[in-house]
Amino acid sequence: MTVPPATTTADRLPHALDAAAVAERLAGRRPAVFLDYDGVLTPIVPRPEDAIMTDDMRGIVHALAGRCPVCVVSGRDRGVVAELMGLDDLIIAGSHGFDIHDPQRGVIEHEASRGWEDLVAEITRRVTDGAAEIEGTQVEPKHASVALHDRHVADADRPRVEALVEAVLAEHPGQLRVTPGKFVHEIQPKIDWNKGKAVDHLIDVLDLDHPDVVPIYLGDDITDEDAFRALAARGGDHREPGLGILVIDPADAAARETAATAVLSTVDEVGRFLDGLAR
Ligand SMILES: O=P(O)(O)OC[C@H]1O[C@H](O[C@H]2O[C@H](CO)[C@@H](O)[C@H](O)[C@H]2O)[C@H](O)[C@@H](O)[C@@H]1O
Repeated sequence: MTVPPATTTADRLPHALDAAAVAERLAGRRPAVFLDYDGVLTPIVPRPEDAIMTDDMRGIVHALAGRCPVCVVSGRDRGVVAELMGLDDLIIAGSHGFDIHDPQRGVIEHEASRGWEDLVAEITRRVTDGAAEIEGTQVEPKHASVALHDRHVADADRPRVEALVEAVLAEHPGQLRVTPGKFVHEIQPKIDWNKGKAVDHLIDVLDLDHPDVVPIYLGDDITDEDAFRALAARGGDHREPGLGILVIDPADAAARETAATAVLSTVDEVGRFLDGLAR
């Protein structure tokens, strides 16, 4: 039986910029860095299309990628995240890890790469039609899911959004799941694949499973917990686990149960942490 990694609330975790545990784990080892996008490399903003990475962060990520493996693991479509980052030479696992591409190797196939395309096309049409009736919604079609944003929906209309999501699920019994997010209902095929599985797969494909490599994952969302758990589970048999770094506002930390190892509070702190790794 696999024992799930221990979790704690984020307010009990050390800060990654001054955590001895983080520095000790990295001493004499090579990092391999996995980065979530929204809320980590850019602050959360009202409109998804406005989450453009700053020149400073672009420079830091570019410099880091010159020193160690860097992969972006995002809920966004990989083309969209590459454009928002202004970088086209990174490995990106887009659409919550379903769509993995390496500029050198091309598309990286995995056990959940295919088989759901017709279902996603159908629910994307259905959600787009349904959302057209609800003011303030925004539909984001993606490679392996459809995101229904409701940040700008009036409270009185929120039950209509919930009802649309429920209706779509009911039309495809047992075939779909809703992935949690910030003011977004992300409807995906119900397949056992997630950001954690994508990170494990990348560690194998990129040949990073070595004692002198420390995989580090930075994320903020509930979906990033799959990656934190995957890295925590890599420990054992004389092997150190990877490092999960949760980016969270300290005001929210006591309420967040997490499998991460340390925290950062802001996107600026993410920049400082990555800049430190890049030197
Ligand atoms: O896995 P990530 O790279 O963190 O992507 C998660 C979702 O991020 C985006 O939506 C969220 O950020 C937007 C911009 O700050 C914000 O307006 C929205 O309310 C948030 O839900 C993106 O649009 C989604 O597709 C991603 O799944």
